[in-house]
Amino acid sequence: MTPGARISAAVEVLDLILAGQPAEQALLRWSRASRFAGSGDRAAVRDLVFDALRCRNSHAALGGALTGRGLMIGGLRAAGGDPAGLFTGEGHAPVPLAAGEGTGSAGEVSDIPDWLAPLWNNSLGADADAVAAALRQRAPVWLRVNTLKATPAEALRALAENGIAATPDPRLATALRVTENERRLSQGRAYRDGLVELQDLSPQLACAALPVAPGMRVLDYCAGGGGKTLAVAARAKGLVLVAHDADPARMRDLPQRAERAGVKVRLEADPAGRFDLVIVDAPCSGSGTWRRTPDAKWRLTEAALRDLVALQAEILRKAARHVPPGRHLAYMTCSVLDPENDGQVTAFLRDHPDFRQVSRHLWTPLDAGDGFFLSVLTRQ
Ligand SMILES: C[S@@+](CC[C@H](N)C(=O)[O-])C[C@H]1O[C@@H](n2cnc3c(N)ncnc32)[C@H](O)[C@@H]1O
Repeated sequence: MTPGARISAAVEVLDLILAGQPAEQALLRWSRASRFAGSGDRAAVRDLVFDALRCRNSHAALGGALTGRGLMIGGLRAAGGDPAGLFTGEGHAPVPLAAGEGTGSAGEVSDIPDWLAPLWNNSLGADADAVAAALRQRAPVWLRVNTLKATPAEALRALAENGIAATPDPRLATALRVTENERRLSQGRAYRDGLVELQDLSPQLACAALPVAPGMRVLDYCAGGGGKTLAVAARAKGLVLVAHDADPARMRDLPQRAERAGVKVRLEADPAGRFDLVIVDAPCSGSGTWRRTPDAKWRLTEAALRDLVALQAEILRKAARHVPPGRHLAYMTCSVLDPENDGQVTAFLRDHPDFRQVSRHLWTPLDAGDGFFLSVLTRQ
């Protein structure tokens, strides 16, 4: 596909998304209908679409319309290019610009939804603008070295066999930032043999901060694909790991992932008993990860956020029953919004006076990874 044809494809996909289709679904639909597109084309169209969604409001303002075409015109202008060079109407390129089309200005336009702006500013304080700006950029790819199978040096050597370059983070030697050839990951030995897992830096830092000791019984109450279960598994020997999720289908890949990582995990639909550590990686707005899922930023509504906060409170209440005195409850979200984080913890502590917070941390994209919140509570 020519660069112009890729722009036309992105326009088509963006129009589907603006009409309400989730981004992944719209991309899949385009892909299925476009057998002529090679893997490089698919990746390029995906990048164009996601770049546009990260900057939806400002690019629409620059491009003069909140349409796929307006977003593409605005994106090209934001990058310092001249859209007329690609909007030629030749081959499969979009039709040329009409007189006066795409001459708008982004001025002070924000890429945080209007309804959310006050809450965003309250939650992030002095960092609010910088974090909003960071969400306009692509997210880096991070790997976690599975120390059950490899040292960071061994993992780096295995990655290099496929030309994948990565650098350890100064805060956590087992967190590797991929700097070259990330798209080759799934083909390589390092990933296939479980030497590394795909995991963002912030959840890695959060899991490294959990109170874990050999032989402990750990319940991952919202286990999903098991990212946190596997990260905790690598922290100490002889752990008894139990994974639960209200939607067991979300844990479908966990047995295979655990086997690849060399970890034993018991999946339980109805966990019973008490644990030394209960992890609640709660369903949330995902506002800390909007660089990766930018359409979620525009789909979130005030009502949906309220429902999520209520669900998180209910999950915390249920999970707390599995924590005996002297043991820990770790509450996590990949959100930077206060009602899902400190607000949630404050409400929990008000209703559960036998718990107290022992540590708390909010990471934002300014720390290099995604936005992520951790509060470690203990029962007295
Ligand atoms: C943020 S995701 C978990 C991601 C996972 N821990 C990981 O690292 O891959 C939240 C999970 O909570 C689950 N969930 C939603 N409601 C729940 C509930 N009432 N009890 C337990 N899990 C629930 C969802 O199905 C979803 O898999």
